[in-house]
This record gives sequence, structure tokens and C-alpha cells, in this order.
Amino acid sequence: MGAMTATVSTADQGGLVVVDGSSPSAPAHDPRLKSLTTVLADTTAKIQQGRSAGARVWPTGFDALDTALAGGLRSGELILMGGPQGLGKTTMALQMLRRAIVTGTRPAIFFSYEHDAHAVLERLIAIEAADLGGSEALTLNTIRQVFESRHTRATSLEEQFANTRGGAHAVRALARYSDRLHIHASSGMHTGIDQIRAAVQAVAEEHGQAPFVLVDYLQKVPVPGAGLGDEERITHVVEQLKDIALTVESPVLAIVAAEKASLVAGKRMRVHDLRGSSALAYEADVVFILNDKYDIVARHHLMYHLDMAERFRQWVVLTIEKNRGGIDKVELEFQKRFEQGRFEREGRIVQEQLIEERIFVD
Ligand SMILES: Nc1ncnc2c1ncn2[C@@H]1O[C@H](COP(=O)(O)OP(=O)(O)OP(=O)(O)O)[C@@H](O)[C@H]1O
Repeated sequence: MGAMTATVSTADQGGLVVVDGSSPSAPAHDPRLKSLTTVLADTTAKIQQGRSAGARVWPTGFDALDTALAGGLRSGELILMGGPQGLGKTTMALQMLRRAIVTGTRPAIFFSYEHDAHAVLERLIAIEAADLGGSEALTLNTIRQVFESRHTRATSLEEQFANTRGGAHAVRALARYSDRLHIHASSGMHTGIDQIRAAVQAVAEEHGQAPFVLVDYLQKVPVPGAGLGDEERITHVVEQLKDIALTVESPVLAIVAAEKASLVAGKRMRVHDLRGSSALAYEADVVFILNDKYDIVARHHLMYHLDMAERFRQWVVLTIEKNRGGIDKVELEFQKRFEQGRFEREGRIVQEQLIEERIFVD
């Protein structure tokens, strides 16, 4: 926009002064402010270019979840995933991220505060192997052993996995998207919102397309400024992550930790149990909460079918606690395959009655 000139009267001098519009005191052009005419023109331009005029949909790869979400996650959304420790939040989020890059040409970036890049590689090999070989494919433990073995004479990763079930295939499958998947070895000391924003922008520039963003996990993102309380820090981070999602027009999926007090076995975790929950629930577009099915299934399902107890332990219930753009309070279940670093992708709607807290101890 060119420099503009305007005249304004100043009451104290009783005269007119000329204000140069390019000076710092003039109102700057706000790129966020658009007339509906501009919105219509932008939309028409997208249609003419053969692009989608609405939000882009990124399937999660979990069939029952994609059905509930009318296709999947959407660009511009902040999605939170919470649940008790060790229930598979990283596992499920990584499967979603992998799905986002295998379908299409878009990049992805994983801000990993918990696991190093090699651990992520091991998990991805497991997911790829199971994608073809199902439950017969090699386990995470086998993958670890293969990496730990020495003097194997293998000259490539593919050769090193040659004698495993699906390992060589998995390594080849990874090569299809390895240049589009960026793993950020994030640190609770140094990787704040500014670093996240810069890395997302660098990946977007490198690929010419905005990446799917995964943050594991939100409360680890440091906020400068001593003396801020937990709630203020988390509010800042969640607002900024939402802003990144809107700015780059991608989904941002963040794992969230729970309040310590709510981490009680047998108690169903809800959105209000997330650490810093009021801001989290307010800013997020979609909130998933994972719970162990065994912990939250009503007592009568256990009493009359004792063999069911063991089976329930194999399943995780994912509740869509919030969904700004669609239906919520949906209860889905997915079977754990943690020895292979994954969940079964089909899933289904929970049929049993669920409760908030177990009232007996076995
Ligand atoms: N090699 C393995 N074999 C079997 N199970 C494993 C193996 N490695 C990890 N697991 C289990 O898989 C589960 C899911 O791990 P994941 O890291 O996804 O959980 P999480 O919910 O993100 O946990 P946290 O809150 O600790 O980060 C955990 O219970 C873990 O103990």
C-alpha cells in the first residue's frame, strides 16, 4: 500500500496538521481485516485454480474417527489429545501424522519433547511394517534389537532388516515420505513458541506447502518471563498454537498432560482434568480424551462376563469431548497393539455403558 496523506484537526492547536500515513503513528494496514467482497474474490480464485475453497481435510487414518469428524482434521484447527500416562497418546498422534503425509504431498513436522529422532524412527518402522503385515509383523522390541546388533555386515538399513517380518518393506515405505517428515528434537528449555513458529515456516517455505504440525507435549513448551503461573503459561502457549494453525492453514495437533490429581486409576479422565484446562478447552477446536476401557466400563459388564475384563484392557476409549465444527460426546474404541507401536485403525463406537469412576476394587 502506498503512503497516504490525511488531515486531522488538533483541538489544542485549533488548526490543521498533516499526518503522513507512512509514519509510525498512522494505522497500519491490517491483513486480517477483509471485506466480504475480498473473501468472495479469494474463494472464486481458489475454485478457478482447481483448489478446495473450504478447509482442507486431513484424514486421521482411524476409520471410526474420520467418520465421526466428517472426514478428518481440518486446516486451521487446533486439536488437543489428552489422557493418562502411557495410554498411547504419542502412538496415536504419530499414526495420525504418518497418515497425513502418506496421503498426498504435504510435509509434516513433529516437535518431540519426549522422544529422540531415533525412537521416532523405530516407531515409524513398526507402523509401516504392520501396515502391510498386520499383527504378524515385527515388534518394537525386534526393531530395537536389530538396531542394537553390531557387526552385521549389512550395508543399508534395508539389508539390516532383511530377515525380519516386514522390516525391509517398512524401510522402503519410509523412503516414500522421509524428505517430507521433519522431526524437531525439541527441548523444554529452548524450544518455545517462536522457535516452533520459525521451524513451521521454514518447512512451509522448503516444500511450498504448510506442514501438518504435531507437538508432544504442550505443557513442555517454555514461555519466557519468570513469575508466570501454570494457567497463564498454558494459556499463552495454547493461544499461540491456535494462531499458528490459522496462519499457516494447517491442523496443529498437540498432546496435553493431565493434572496430577486426576491421574487416579479407575477414574475417567475428562477435558476439565487437563492441566490448564479452562484455556485449553476454550481455544481448542477439537479435544480427544483417551481412557483405558477397563477403567471406565460399567461394573455389570465385568461381573457377568469375567473373561471380558482381560479383553477390555486391550482397548482404549477415545472420546471426542469437543468438536467446534461437528458432533461431540462421541465414544469410540480402538484396539491397542503397543508391542507394535500402534493402534488398530478400524475402531468402532463403544457399545457398553461407561462410568466416571470404578466403585469397587478387584
Ligand atoms: N516395546 C514395547 N512393547 C510393548 N509396549 C510398549 C513398548 N514400548 C512402549 N510401549 C508401551 O506403549 C504404550 C504407549 O506409549 P506412548 O508413548 O504412546 O504413550 P503416551 O500416552 O504418549 O505416554 P506418556 O504419557 O508416557 O508420554 C505405553 O504404555 C508403553 O509402555
